[in-house]
Amino acid sequence: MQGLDINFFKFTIFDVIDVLLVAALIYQLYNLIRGTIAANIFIGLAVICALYFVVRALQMQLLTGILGNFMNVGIIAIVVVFQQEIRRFLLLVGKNASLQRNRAWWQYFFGKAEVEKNNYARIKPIIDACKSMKQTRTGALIVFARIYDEQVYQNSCELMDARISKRLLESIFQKNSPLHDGAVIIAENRIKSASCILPLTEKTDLPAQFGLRHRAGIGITEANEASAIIVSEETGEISYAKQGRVKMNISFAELEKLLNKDF
Ligand SMILES: Nc1ncnc2c1ncn2[C@@H]1O[C@H](COP(=O)(O)OP(=O)(O)OP(=O)(O)O)[C@@H](O)[C@H]1O
Repeated sequence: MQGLDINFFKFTIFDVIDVLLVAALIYQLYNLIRGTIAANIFIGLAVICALYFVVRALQMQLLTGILGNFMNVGIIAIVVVFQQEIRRFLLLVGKNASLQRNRAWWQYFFGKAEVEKNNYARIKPIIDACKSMKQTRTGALIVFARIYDEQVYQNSCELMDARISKRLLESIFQKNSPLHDGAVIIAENRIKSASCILPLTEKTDLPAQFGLRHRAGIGITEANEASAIIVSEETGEISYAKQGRVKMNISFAELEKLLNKDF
């Protein structure tokens, strides 16, 4: 009987870097698909993959053969099954690279305080609109998409591409407006579209008062790089959703902090 192949355990620094990079990649991918059905498929594939490496190291020929064949077609299966997620991942990598570059340059030339001041000017109309909608009990759903993926947002939406302003946001969500039903999508510092029908979360542990607006706000952040402000028509409460989780009844100071980070 052959013993364990100890060459298997010989690591160089490059192997460590290799493993760390793969782990970071897998983590990013998992973040993108967390909360979606694709997450379960991903976990299933990861288990089979890990099992394959274990049986191969232990030289279990039969299982290695079966799982090996599965792995050979696995890469094609992954591309087919995760088509949408791979697309979003590549969009995110490209977008992040340019965003980081811009931020770094701005901070280098104008300093952190100036960047924060600029950011506040961007956020202010949104916060002012929320304050006013809270007072008038106007229901609203505003989504901040880090990447405006046309495949996700364009189908059900009314295209706008407008400058963000308090009065425009208020007009959109005003009850008599033809665009008030659905969500507004903000991306690249513009109101990209309005009246968007979003996917609803399937979570069962949400507060009883959460209806379709809250479910849509949470749903869009589960599978997309997005966050959402939900203004309740019933109570005027402001909630904030991100990565499928929701903070209820937040203050405007808190909202400002969250937007500063996410928008
Ligand atoms: N899939 C969807 N995507 C975007 N918006 C939606 C969606 N479904 C419903 N809405 C919006 O939610 C509104 C209905 O809200 P509903 O009363 O069910 O929600 P809620 O979470 O209880 O919020 P509220 O506290 O404001 O009543 C609709 O008029 C529409 O504007």
